Amino acid sequence: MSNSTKIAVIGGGSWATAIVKMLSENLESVGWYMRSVYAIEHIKRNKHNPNYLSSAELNPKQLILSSDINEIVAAYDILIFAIPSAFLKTELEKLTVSLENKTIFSAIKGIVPETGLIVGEHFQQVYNVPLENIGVISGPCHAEEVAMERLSYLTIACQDPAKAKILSKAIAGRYIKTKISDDIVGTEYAAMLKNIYAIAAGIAHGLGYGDNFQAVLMSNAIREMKRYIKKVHRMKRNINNSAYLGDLLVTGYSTFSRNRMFGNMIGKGYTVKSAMMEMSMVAEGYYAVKSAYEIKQKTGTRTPIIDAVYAVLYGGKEAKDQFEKLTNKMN
Ligand SMILES: NC(=O)C1=CN([C@@H]2O[C@H](COP(=O)(O)OP(=O)(O)OC[C@H]3O[C@@H](n4cnc5c(N)ncnc54)[C@H](O)[C@@H]3O)[C@@H](O)[C@H]2O)C=CC1
Ligand SMILES: O=C(CO)COP(=O)(O)O
Repeated sequence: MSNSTKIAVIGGGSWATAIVKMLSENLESVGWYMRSVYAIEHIKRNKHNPNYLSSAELNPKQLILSSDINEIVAAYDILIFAIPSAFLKTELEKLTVSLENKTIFSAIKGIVPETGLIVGEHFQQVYNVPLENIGVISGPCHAEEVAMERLSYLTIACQDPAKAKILSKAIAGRYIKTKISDDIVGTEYAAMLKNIYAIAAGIAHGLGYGDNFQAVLMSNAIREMKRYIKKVHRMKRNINNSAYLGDLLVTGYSTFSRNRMFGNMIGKGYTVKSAMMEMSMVAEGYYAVKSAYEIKQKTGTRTPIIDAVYAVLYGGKEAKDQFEKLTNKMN
C-alpha cells in the first residue's frame, strides 16, 4: 500500500472507529473527523474512543483527528462516510468545501430520510459527485468483531475498479478480506433492507417465535430483498453472495446487531421511543423502513415483511397482530 494514499473517515461511531482501525493496519496516517472534541482528546490521551467500540486500541500517532469536517474534507482525496443516515444531511450541511473532486465511499447502510435516496445517489444528486467517484463498503461485518480481530469479509463496490482496488488494498489485512463488485446500487439497497429484516427478526424473537420461524422469516426476507432490488436496479447479481445474503444473516442472527436488538424490544412491548432510549447506538432500520415503504409503493413490489415492520413502527399497529398476519404470508 502506498503511504501517499490519503484516506479519511467521517463519523465518530462504532463503524467509523472499526474502519479507522482497519485502515491503520495499512496506512501510515488516517484522517478522522468526529463531532466530539471530548472524544478526540480522549483518543489522543488513552488510545480508545470513549463512546463507541472502546475495546478497539487506536494509535493516536497515526491519526489526524479533527472536529472540523471542512478541515478533514479539504485535506483528503478519499473520504469514507460512516455517519448514520439520519444525521448525514445535517452533517453535510456544515460543508463549505466542495466534494466534486473527491472520491466518496459510503459505509452507511441506510437511506437519507430527507431525500429518500440511498447514500451514493444523495452524493451524486445533491453534491454533484460523479458516479465513477462513488463507492460503497458493505458486507457482513460487525464493528465489535473487527475490534476483536475476528475474520471478516467486506465488499467494496465502485463503478471505477481502480478506485475500488485502492480502497480494497487499504482495508484488507490479517483479519479482513475484501471483494470488489460493480453493483453499487444493489449493494446499497441490500445493506439498507437487511436492517429492516433484522428488526423483523428481533420483533419475532421478542414476541416469542422460535428458531424455526426465524429461518422461515430469513428465507422469505432474502426473496423479498431480491424482488425489491430487481425493481429499483435490474442487473445480473447473485443474491446469495455475502454482500446480500451474508449481510442479512449476520444482522438477523447476531447478538451484536443493533437492529435486531431494537426489534426485540418492540416485540417485548417497548414503545419506539423507549426502545430508542434504551439503545446507546443507532438502529438504521427504523429510519430505513419509512423510505423503503414509500419506494416500494412507487415500484409496486410485494413486500409483506417491510409492510409489517412499517405498520408496527409508523402505523401504531400492534406487533402481535401484524406478525400473526405476516405468518400467513410466509412460505
Ligand atoms: N456498527 C456496525 O457494526 C456497522 C455499522 N454500519 C453502518 O455504519 C453507520 C454508522 O453506524 P454506527 O457506527 O454503528 O453508529 P453508532 O450507533 O455506533 O454511532 C452513532 C453515531 O452517530 C453520531 N450521532 C448521534 N447523534 C447525532 C446527531 N444528532 N448528528 C450527527 N451525528 C450524530 C454519533 O456521534 C456516532 O458517531 C450506519 O449506517 C450503520 O448501518 C455498517 C456496518 C457495520
Ligand atoms: O450492518 C451491520 C453489520 O453488517 C450492522 O447493523 P446491525 O448492528 O443491525 O447488525
